[in-house]
Amino acid sequence: MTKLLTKKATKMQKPFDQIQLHAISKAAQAEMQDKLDNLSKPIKGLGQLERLADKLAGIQETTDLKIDQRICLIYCADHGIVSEAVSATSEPLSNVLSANVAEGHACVNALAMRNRCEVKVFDIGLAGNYQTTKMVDEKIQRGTKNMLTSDAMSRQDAVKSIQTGYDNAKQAIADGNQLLLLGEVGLGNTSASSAIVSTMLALPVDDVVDKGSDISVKQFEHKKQVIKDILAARQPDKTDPLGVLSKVGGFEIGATVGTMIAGAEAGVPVIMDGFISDAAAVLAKAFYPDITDHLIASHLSGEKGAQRVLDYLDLKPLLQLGMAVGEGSGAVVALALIDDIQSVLVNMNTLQDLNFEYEN
Ligand SMILES: O=C(O)c1ccc[n+]([C@@H]2O[C@H](COP(=O)([O-])O)[C@@H](O)[C@H]2O)c1
Ligand SMILES: Cc1cc2nc[nH]c2cc1C
Repeated sequence: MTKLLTKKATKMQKPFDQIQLHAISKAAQAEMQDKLDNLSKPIKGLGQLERLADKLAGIQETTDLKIDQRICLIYCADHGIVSEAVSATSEPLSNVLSANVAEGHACVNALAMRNRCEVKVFDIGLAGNYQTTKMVDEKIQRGTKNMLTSDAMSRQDAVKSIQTGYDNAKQAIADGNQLLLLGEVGLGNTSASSAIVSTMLALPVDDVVDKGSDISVKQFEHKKQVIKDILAARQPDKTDPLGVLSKVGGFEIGATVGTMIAGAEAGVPVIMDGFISDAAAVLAKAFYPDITDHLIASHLSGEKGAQRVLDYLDLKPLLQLGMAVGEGSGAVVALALIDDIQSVLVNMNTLQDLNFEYEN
């Protein structure tokens, strides 16, 4: 496996930009648009589904899309900040939710069953133990530290989290997967994601933060203040994305960044999920400005800051359902649209088949 980073390089501000991203094929994109325009439907009639096909063709360098083998990589970790009462529980209990995903009984599993998607679950930093052998143990630490009082993690552990996500994605690609979907479980991670987004996009906390795993109005006001206090205490520097991850991030967010890098290096499309994917993409873009060419935004998360982030990333979400589950659930739902456009490409007649010609 490629070692992304030496120990010395952890001191650098942008240590991950030595990898070459796979080139996007403009020729395959143009060919895909021709192919779509020649089908027996109004030109551009399938709207954003056609843009999706163009993007997939550019990434995969072919109009013969490869989408049969798909996997959702779900990174699970805890956040010390939950002790400040910003989440559904003030205990780091993500192990309970993660084990449910690993055992196959969570929201993402129900959706993955219907959308033919493998689910693989990783403990990247859960605080507690779990009662299942179905989770891959890659625990870096037992949760992040409370970022109100100290950095969430060391720079070395931030690197480790990115490297772990990168290695898992490389393995998934070596196993033959043609689409990588992102998912996570991590109580407290909408606070971490809000802190990252607010820092990297220089946005006021109030424009970004939302209720996450559904907290009361009173708790929501408190959460906003906690995130403001974190940013004042940690002073994350947007020109140092690794520092931002280590000061106010999470292990699952780092692993998500690493998976994005590996997919973009290999020419394998990466399907993002919700607000935590969005925050990870902002960090990944700081390392690789062109990485968004390889990312598909499955949906617009219900979290307030999501639209601002997708605008910043210049990504258009396929769906807007107000979903805020996490786990990769939105990414898996969007597979249905990828299957739809593939069916169109494979099963439709062309205009020539009908001897139909446009007059203008
Ligand atoms: O994906 C999203 O946009 C999303 C929005 C709100 C909540 N979540 C999930 O809920 C958890 C984070 O919420 P919270 O309130 O603990 O920060 C975490 O496990 C996420 O998977 C996920
Ligand atoms: C019940 C529950 C399920 C989840 N799945 C992902 N994050 C979650 C957060 C909560 C609170």
